[in-house]
Amino acid sequence: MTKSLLLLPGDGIGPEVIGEVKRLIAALALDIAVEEALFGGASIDATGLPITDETVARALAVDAVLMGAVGGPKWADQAFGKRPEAGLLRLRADMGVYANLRPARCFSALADASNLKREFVEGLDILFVRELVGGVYFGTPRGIEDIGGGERRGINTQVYTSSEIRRVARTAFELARQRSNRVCSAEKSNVMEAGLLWKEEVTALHKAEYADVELSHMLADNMAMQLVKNPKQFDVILTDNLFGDILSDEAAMLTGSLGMLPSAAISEAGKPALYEPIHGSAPDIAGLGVANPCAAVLSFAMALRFSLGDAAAADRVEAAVDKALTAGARTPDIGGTLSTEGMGAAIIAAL
Ligand SMILES: NC(=O)C1=CN([C@@H]2O[C@H](COP(=O)(O)OP(=O)(O)OC[C@H]3O[C@@H](n4cnc5c(N)ncnc54)[C@H](O)[C@@H]3O)[C@@H](O)[C@H]2O)C=CC1
Ligand SMILES: CC(C)CC(=O)C(=O)O
Ligand SMILES: [Mg+2]
Repeated sequence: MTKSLLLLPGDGIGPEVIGEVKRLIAALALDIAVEEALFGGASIDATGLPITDETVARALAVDAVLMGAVGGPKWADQAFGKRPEAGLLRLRADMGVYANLRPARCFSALADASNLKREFVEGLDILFVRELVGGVYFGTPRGIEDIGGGERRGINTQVYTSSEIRRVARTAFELARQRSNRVCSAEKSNVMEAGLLWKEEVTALHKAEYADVELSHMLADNMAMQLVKNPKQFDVILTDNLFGDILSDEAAMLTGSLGMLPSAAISEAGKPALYEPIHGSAPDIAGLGVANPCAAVLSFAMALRFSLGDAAAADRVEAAVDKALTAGARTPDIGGTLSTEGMGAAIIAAL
């Protein structure tokens, strides 16, 4: 049966990088039903909402959703619930995609594009498993309140339940078994109750069902440092929503650029998954036609493999990115002069 893909280009460089995915889909002549909807600021401008009920319903009805990015200065003064980013949080929550897989792999052609020396990043292959629908981005109470005397208080709540921790930890252990069989779990169990619960639940699940997997724990601040000191010590990194967001952006620079890192957000088998480059809408370069489309293209490859039933096409796309980079194709963020379209064309030429 023909598989279906919903594209949500979004804002800023989102439509630019998703444009290269569209060209790629046409070049591959894939048997996929592709549809598209407004998302983020583009949806606010058209409907007043960062995502409509109709778009959420469409996302739940397809096999895979691929988004570009949302947000930008134009919508930064909106109330929190009405911002583009709130649309993304709602989409993730409504799709229930609790496990966000963010592979940080360094293509050998890019080992010199990282700020770290080649020996530290060449062959790097880390898989972040980030909890995506809980934690401080979703916890209540939240808000900004007047507390008198000209003072205000900003509140966000870090909250996790045992089952929320266990289900994402299970994903990390299962994926580790298909790789180097090592999981390092990051939290702040020294100062946060939610971090202590995280560590206890991960440890208990490991003991009960995954004793064959090597498990270690690391405080998240130390991990931020270790990722720069000796990044190749890590295989699978399991962490919560906030720390995963920050640490994966850090790891992106080990691979050369934020424009290189794809992601897949998944839940149970058979349910639609959400694919997205890990970068944002990059207002500083939006409209210039220089954004790196590799993260979006590699996210599409993950969609082909995990949701669209075409692992062969996924292999082809990933090999084409590798080949294009090896031949010297580069956008400015990785030391070249190609435009977004030029990079997309180089990938298509390498198919
Ligand atoms: N998933 C999403 O839709 C996300 C949205 N955002 C939103 O994006 C907006 C901008 O946030 P920033 O903090 O600036 O983060 P950002 O990820 O958009 O950009 C950070 C830096 O990386 C560069 N960069 C990002 N992607 C790139 C690419 N593909 N090629 C070349 N360079 C790239 C940008 O030019 C910028 O200098 C905000 O409104 C933020 O909330 C941020 C992160 C994720
Ligand atoms: C809701 C997003 C804007 C947060 C983020 O930066 C991310 O998920 O990578
Ligand atoms: Mg982020």
